[in-house]
Amino acid sequence: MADQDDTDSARRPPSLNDTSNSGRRSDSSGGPPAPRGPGAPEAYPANQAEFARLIKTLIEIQNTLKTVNFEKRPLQLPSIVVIGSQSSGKSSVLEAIVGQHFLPKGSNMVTRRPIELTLVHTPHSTEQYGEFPELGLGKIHDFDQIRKTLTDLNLAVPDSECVSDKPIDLRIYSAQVPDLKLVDLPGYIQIHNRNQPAALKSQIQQLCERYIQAPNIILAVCAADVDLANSEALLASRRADPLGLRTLGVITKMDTVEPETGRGILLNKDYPLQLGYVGVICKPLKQRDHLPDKSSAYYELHPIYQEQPLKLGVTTLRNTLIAVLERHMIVNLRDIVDAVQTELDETRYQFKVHYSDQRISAESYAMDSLDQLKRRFKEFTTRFGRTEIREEIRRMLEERVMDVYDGRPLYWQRKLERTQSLLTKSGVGRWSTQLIVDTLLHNLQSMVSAKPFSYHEGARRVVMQFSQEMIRSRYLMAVEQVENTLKPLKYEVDCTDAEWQEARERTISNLSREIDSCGRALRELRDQVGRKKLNDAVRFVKDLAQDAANPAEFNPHSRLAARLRQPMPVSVAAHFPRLLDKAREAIYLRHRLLTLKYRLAATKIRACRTQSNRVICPEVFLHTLAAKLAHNAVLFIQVELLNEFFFQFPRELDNRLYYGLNKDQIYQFARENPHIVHQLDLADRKAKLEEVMQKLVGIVHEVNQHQQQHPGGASSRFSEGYTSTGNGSGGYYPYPNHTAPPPPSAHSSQHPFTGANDHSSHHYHYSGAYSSTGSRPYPPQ
Ligand SMILES: Nc1nc2c(ncn2[C@@H]2O[C@H](COP(=O)(O)OP(=O)(O)OP(=O)(O)O)[C@@H](O)[C@H]2O)c(=O)[nH]1
Repeated sequence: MADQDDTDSARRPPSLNDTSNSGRRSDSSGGPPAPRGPGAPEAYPANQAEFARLIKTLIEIQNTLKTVNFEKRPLQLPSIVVIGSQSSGKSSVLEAIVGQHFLPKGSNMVTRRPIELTLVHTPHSTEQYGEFPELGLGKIHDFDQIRKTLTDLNLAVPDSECVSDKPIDLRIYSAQVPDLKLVDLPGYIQIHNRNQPAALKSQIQQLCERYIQAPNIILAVCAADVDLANSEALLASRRADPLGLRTLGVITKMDTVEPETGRGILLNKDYPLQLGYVGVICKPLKQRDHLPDKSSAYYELHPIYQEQPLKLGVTTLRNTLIAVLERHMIVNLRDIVDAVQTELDETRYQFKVHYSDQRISAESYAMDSLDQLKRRFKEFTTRFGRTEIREEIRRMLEERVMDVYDGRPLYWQRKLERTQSLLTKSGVGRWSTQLIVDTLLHNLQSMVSAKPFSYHEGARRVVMQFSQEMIRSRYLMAVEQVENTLKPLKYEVDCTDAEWQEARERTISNLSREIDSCGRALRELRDQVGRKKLNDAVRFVKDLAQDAANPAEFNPHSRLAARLRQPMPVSVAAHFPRLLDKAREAIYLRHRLLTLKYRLAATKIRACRTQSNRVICPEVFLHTLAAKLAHNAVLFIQVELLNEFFFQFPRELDNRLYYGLNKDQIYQFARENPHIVHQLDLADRKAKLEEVMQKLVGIVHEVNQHQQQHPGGASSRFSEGYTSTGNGSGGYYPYPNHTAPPPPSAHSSQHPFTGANDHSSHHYHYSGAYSSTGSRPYPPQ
């Protein structure tokens, strides 16, 4: 069709003027305008640029308000709703306005859902494309593809239902389109066929009726070859808009009637509409070639159309629409400002009351959360210094020394002798490093388990994962270094008297602590089982063990044999297997206690005060060794592992959880915290309303300026055509004739009419309504 249009415009006489009562220059083809190349002039004349800008801003405002759930008093910027009988030419008119073919055509009720079409004028771009925001298909440059998608969406409504009131949201971006919102609706049907539901006719009527309510502007499409008296579109529009203030008649197929008839219809005598009728021809060129009059300049060639200032052509239609829309918006501007101001004040109030005006965004929340974690980490690193790490390792090694007293008296002595190698054999570097790594990870885990990270499971996983990765990359090196540093201690351990003394005290305290805990465990066991029962069971286990140790010497006359022949004590038999376990535990504890006490006594003797008697008090020697191992290990663990980790962790945290995330991911992150969601929503709402208010201030300023430059008279485009009806909703000009407010500043939140500054944080006492102390721009209505 683009080609056809090119041909069309090529055929057009150079002096071609659209005829219209506004006298504006326009095309006369009636068909879609030809696409322009890069750098081509804008789609409309310069004197419309300010209107276009205004509408664009208002549409932006409307879209913003939609996203903030502006419920209290929805800002309804009017859409242009196209209604008409089936095949009256609705789709063709819409396509002509857009300048592209993209609507489904066919005889089988192809428009089954309302198509809400937003045209976005993009003056500085040569790109033309459509988008279905709800489908997430991205930019679609091929308009055939758009048509196909629309067809699919429409035909997805089953034949049995025929129509659905779920709208299709389509946006078209182009330098060739004005900023408009249009709605294509299923055509009125006269008679329904057998496959259609009986209620279809009224269903379509109801659907259309919903869309043609105020403030929408009705484009009542009637074919020139059908008597206007039978026009469903005019009937419906008359019901919704009895005065015809927001109904524009569009007479399609002007080529199919005699010029005399066409002129008669456009003169608008029989069914007058305030906004009048525009005649168009939207027939595809191929079909137009078969007309008696093959010229695209159809109207021009019929002098009859020149006689009266009639509205003809698609450009005239577009311009008329823009002017109507704009007037309507300006008339309602004051209401819009009021509604936004009220919402904004309330939102600010809520934000102050609930969140003390604390600014927040997803980004700031994410940053704060990371900062909290970093602070906690910093605290931990100061707590986890050299002394603490050394102590950790030393304690672990000392526990190993204590493990030697495993309760088997026959073995402990031998074990103790081998303990030096137990502490110094290779692997001690690994244990020590692993111990520190485990402690570190354990602490990290509890840091990220605290609020606010407790709300962010994914982020928690990321932190633990990258921490482990960072540790893993340095772990082997650290282990190796620690092993190397411990090697000399396998052969020679020198210690001073002071070190010996300190180790001896530590041994005494460790043994005492161990004795305490062992004694406590034994007492608990006794309390649990009962002294007598435990003693019986212990005796039984001992006998059994003795016998099992010497099976060959089993003597049928032995004490055990005699015992086994006797009935088992009732107290033992009742809970046999579990009781035996307890008895074994008791035996172990008793032996351990005995050994520990014995070793404590040995350590305390005078001979153990000096290291010359290492042999009789090996525990003290092992404690000095543990201290030395810990001392050497800590240096390398710190240098090889911790210093680097402590330095990198906060940076890695920022990289992974802030800079590495896109806006949406940060937003998702913040919304994982249920306590933040409401605050974020409110802050977002406030920011958007402030942005809207700022735009409104700009618009009102422009309008007032315009009014000052063109005071009152008929030349004022802003007041054109409006007389006071006093109801404030479309019948009177709303702007008080006062001096224009100062130009909007970027941070201004002045009320555009009163010029009152924002004192929202302290300007009213909330009681569900404004106080009357001057902050509210108008008295309540
Ligand atoms: N001669 C002539 N035919 C036209 C004109 N405009 C549209 N048509 C033809 O009329 C038929 C119906 O046009 P559409 O634009 O599909 O009408 P519609 O009202 O959208 O139809 P439905 O969606 O089915 O209700 C098509 O074959 C068009 O080519 C015109 O100005 N002149």
